[in-house]
Formats: sequence, structure tokens, C-alpha cells
Amino acid sequence: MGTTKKKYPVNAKDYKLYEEVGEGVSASVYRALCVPLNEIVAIKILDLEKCNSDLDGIRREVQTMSLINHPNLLQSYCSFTSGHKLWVVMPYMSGGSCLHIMKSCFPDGFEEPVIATFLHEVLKALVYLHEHGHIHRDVKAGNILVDFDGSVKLADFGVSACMFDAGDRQRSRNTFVGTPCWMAPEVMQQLHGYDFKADIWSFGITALELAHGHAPFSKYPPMKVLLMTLQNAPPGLDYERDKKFSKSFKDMVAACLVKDPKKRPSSEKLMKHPFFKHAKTVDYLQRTVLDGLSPLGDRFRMLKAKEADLLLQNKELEDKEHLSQQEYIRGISAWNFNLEDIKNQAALINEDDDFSTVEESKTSDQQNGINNHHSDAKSQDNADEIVNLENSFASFPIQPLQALKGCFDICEDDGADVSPTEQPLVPLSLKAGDQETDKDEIKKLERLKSLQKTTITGPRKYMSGSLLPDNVISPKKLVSNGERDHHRLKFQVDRSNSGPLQHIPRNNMANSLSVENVSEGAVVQKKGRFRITEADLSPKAPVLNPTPTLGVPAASLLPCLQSILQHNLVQREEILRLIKFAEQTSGSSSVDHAETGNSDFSQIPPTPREKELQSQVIQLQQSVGSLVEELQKQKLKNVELEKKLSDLAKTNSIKE
Ligand SMILES: Nc1ncnc2c1ncn2[C@@H]1O[C@H](COP(=O)(O)OP(=O)(O)OP(=O)(O)O)[C@@H](O)[C@H]1O
Repeated sequence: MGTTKKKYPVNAKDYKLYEEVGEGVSASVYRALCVPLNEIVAIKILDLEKCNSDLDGIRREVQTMSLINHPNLLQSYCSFTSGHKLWVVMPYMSGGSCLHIMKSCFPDGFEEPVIATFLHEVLKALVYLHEHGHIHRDVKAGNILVDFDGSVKLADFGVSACMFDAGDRQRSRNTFVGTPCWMAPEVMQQLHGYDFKADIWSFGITALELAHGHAPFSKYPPMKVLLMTLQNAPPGLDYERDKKFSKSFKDMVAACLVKDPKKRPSSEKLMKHPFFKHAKTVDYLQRTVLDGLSPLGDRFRMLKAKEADLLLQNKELEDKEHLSQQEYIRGISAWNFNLEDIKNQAALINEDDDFSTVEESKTSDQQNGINNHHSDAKSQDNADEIVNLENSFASFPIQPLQALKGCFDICEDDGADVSPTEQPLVPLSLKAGDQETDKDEIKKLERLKSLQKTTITGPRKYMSGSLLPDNVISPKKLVSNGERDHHRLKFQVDRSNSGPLQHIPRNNMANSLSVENVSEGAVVQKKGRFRITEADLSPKAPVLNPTPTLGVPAASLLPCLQSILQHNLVQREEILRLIKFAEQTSGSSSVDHAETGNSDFSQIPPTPREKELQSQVIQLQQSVGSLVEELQKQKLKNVELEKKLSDLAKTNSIKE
């Protein structure tokens, strides 16, 4: 209070876009000039038409970014839509991300004091988030941004979530969210839900990433990462090359990477770990890391060129390793739920992989006394399991922009599409009251609304957003308000930008920012990479505030949400089935499997029972085949006899 906040314009015309400095799964980031304020900013531009997933994640990210208030968290100045694009204006972090810095200048990772300093800053951000009931869910080097003076900010709140009271927590954490290499085992398992300790796991993986220049298992396709994380011992700093690291560093990493989340320290406790005594002030980063770095735009261009080279060098785009590396260079480690990709990934995991698997999981295997060898068997059943997913991953019918129009305010003339290189169209402020939806859009939404009256019966979901600048509402407070049942969740499935699954906002942005809504509590949601989310189907679902403060009633989106929810449930079932299948199969052949250290679906041999059933099926198919053949023969004979009979009848009648 009392401090006059700078007012950033919500009109694309007021910004001058310069070079591209970053690219994510769903967005491109540009250095830009805010003309009226004469200030350099970063603008993240999302193409809502292309980004057919995760609209809810986008909305949440924008909302969370605008509300957080901590020096180690990237706050947004403002957001608005312009044509099909969403613009998010934020501080320009001229050093770029830790991942970009490593890829450009520190391919084998940083020195320990640098790592300690980076991690210390990130941990401060996590303590703040966790204290205020949020889980970040996507902690990784690609989301650690550095400014010219060495200051560090954790970015990317697309998957952040609010934590709920104990009653709902289990269900609310049954959500498949994050980026596979950094994802905690309990998040993958979806058995008992998860909490902020999932961030501690990701933090430990990030520590390894900063130490080695890449995250463990980063070369592998998502499905394999999932199984390796679940089946192998946790990764650590145990290689020969890790000898240079201190015992306290190894110990800190080991504390974070415990599979049982209960045994991991909280962020607050971790802060007291002796390792962080090695942390220095951020000007140390400025001297040791940033000094001499070329401008971010140039580095980004070089990385893109390197990526293009990789593509050229290897025309076999299906080569999962290359794909994986390219994704990694871009800071993308998406769960790509394009069915074809999954099939390819499953098919491509072969003997060669185990060479690197041995390398990555060497320590774990040594610890377990496991030999690495593998089976060549490829299970048709597994392929069938994957094929069965096909039906589940059907496209959703909703246009993302249309859906988002329920979240963001829309100006009268906001219909055109602005390319980042062109200059602005009319933007859409997040503030209510000064925009209108175009007439066609209103008609469509009215239609949806009337449809909704007859179709909506299920529970509804709330917006997330317990982070308030001045007055943060903690999960405890929410519970004590007796509003537990108002924090029921729904989860959705979405996918990376290549896929059909998309997110639809559940509510109106202005509503979500209103005091009532905040007091109603926060919501765990998901993000735009591969994540599978689960609906909380409580019949006591809360009453959504139907009063729109923007041009579009949020309730009009409910039919779409309903349909998405249905899809999500089916998809979740499928994923669970696959995971169970993998676990069962690995359980039933645990000896072989433990010995091989192999965690690949396609290499799991069929059980004896499966073999027996398969041979029975084959026998049945054969006997059906011969019966059909016999039937055909008999039919032919019949026809011939009939013909002979009629011929005889004819000759008889002639004679007569
Ligand atoms: N404020 C900023 N200043 C400078 N560079 C930035 C800024 N924000 C993002 N970047 C760069 O752009 C990249 C992509 O941004 P961001 O991670 O927000 O996009 P995204 O689509 O959410 O990515 P992903 O989903 O892969 O994490 C970052 O990794 C970083 O290198």
C-alpha cells in the first residue's frame, strides 16, 4: 500500500518487439521495449490457435504470475490478448535460463559454488510458494532465469497448484503433472496423491542437472523415463566424475531424491542444510557465469542453429534420441501424447538404449548389485495397449480462443491476428468492463449457454489463485473458513502442442481475481506439457459464481468442460491401466526384470499364462479358418448339385 505501481499498457501497439530470446512448448519470448515507459521488458507470446492444449494452464500461469510477490519469482506486469495471441509482459531477464547458459557455455554443468548459489535462490522461491500453499510442479534449469546482475527468478507457473486441506489433498494430488525427467515418482504413480514434496524431488533433479549439464535420463523418451524413475534407485552424485563435489552437496541431493516423499525434507528444512552455507551472493553469479556471455538473443539464435544442424545431420526424425536432445536444447521435455509418437517411442526402445541406460543408472544398479542385460522380447500386447489409447486421445471440439475469451477481456476490435513481427492489434486487458466480445462470438456463447442449461449436471471446478500480493490466504485458513467442500477439484488431461487435448478455462478471469473467488479457495490444475489430470467427482461440488464481470459468462463454457471432463476420465483410465499393466508385468517377472534393469514396455516378455492364452487363440483361429473353408466347399457342392438337378429336370420335361 502506498507504493505507486508502474502501469504497463495493455495494448500491443505500446510495445516494440525486438529479437526472440526464448521458446517453450507453447510460447515464444521476445525482448521488447515498452514505449510509454521507455523500459526493456520480456514478452511471452502464445498463439492460442496453435496452442490447442492447456488453456487452463495458461490462464493459471498468467494469474499466478500477476499475483506472486517475491524477489525470486518471476512476476508478470500485465497480460492481454491480441488477435489469436496472448501477450504476457514481464521483467526481461537478460541472462536467460540456466539451461540456456549451460547449453551455450557450460555443457558439463557448473562449479559447486555456482550451483549452491543458484539453488539457494530457487529454494527461497520454493519456501515462499510452499508457505503460501502452492506447489510449483515444474522446477528445472529451464525455468531458472538470471538477470544481468546475477539475480535469479523461478519462472513458469503453468503447472503450479494450490494445496488443499488434508481431506481433499489426496484426491487433488492425483494429478499427472510436470516434465518427466524432473517428475517425482509419486506424481507418476498417482496412487496416493502428492504434495509440495514433489517440488523437492524436482529440486534434487535440478541440482543434478546443474552439476552435469543435463538431467538424469534426459535422453530417453517419456515412457522410459517414467519406468526408470519408478523402478531404478534414485539418481545421485555417485559417478567418478562427481568426486569433485563436496559431501554436503551429495548429501543434500540424496536427501531430496528419496522415493518416499515423507522422508524428503520440506523446503524450509532444506534451507538449513549445510550445503547452502556454500551459497554466495548473486553478484558472484554475475562475475563467474554472466561475465563475458554474449547477448541472450545471440545465444538463443546459436542454439536454434545448433538444433537445426542436428535435424539436418539426422534425417531420421523418428530417432528418439535426437528428438529428445532437440527438445532438451529448447528446454522442452514435453510429454508428447501424440499417439504416433508413443508408438514410435515404444518401438524404438531397443538394445541400443541399454548402453546408455547402463550409464545413467549405473550407480543405482551398482548399489543394488544388479547386472545390466536385457531381453529382446517385444510384446505385441504392449503395442495393443498403446493402440487402445487411440480412441481416448480424440480431439476436443472447442476452439481455444473461444474458450479463452471466457477468461480474458476482449476489445471490440480484437479479432485480427498479430504476428510478433508485425505490430499490434487491439489488445485485451484483463480488467473487466472495457471490452466487448464480437457479435458472432456472443451468439455462439449464447448458444452454448442455452445448451448448458440442459446438459450440465456434474460438478464444477474453481479457479486457482490463493496467492495474493498483500494478504495471502493459506490452505489452513481456507479450511478454517469451513469451505473445504468448496475446493473440490476437477482435473483435465491435456497434452503438448502436437496433440489434440486442450484445456478450457473454467471460469472467468475477472471472477477469479475477485475477493470472493479467492476466498473460495485455490485449485490444483495442470499444465501444457503432457499431464494427465483427474477430476474430483464429488457430488458436493461447489457452486460456481455464475455472475460474469466480463463480456462472456463463464457458465457458458460449462458444456465444453463437461465434455472435456469425460475425455479426461477415459484417458486417465487408460494411463492408469497402462501403468498397472507395466507394474504387474514387471512384478510377475521381477527376477528377470530386476536383472535386466530393463524398464521398457516393448521388451517385457509375456507371462506363461499369456503365452498359453495366445496359443489357444491361435489354435481357435486356425480351426475357425478350416471350418470356414469346409463350409465354402460344401456350399460349392450344393450349388453344383442344384445345377445338376435343374438340368435333369429340364431334360425330363423336354422328353415328356
Ligand atoms: N522474462 C524472461 N526473460 C528472458 N528470457 C525469458 C523470460 N521468460 C522466458 N524466457 C526464455 O524463454 C524460454 C521459454 O519460456 P517459458 O518457459 O516461459 O515458455 P513455456 O512455453 O512455458 O516453456 P516450457 O513449457 O517449455 O517450460 C525460457 O526457457 C527462457 O529461456
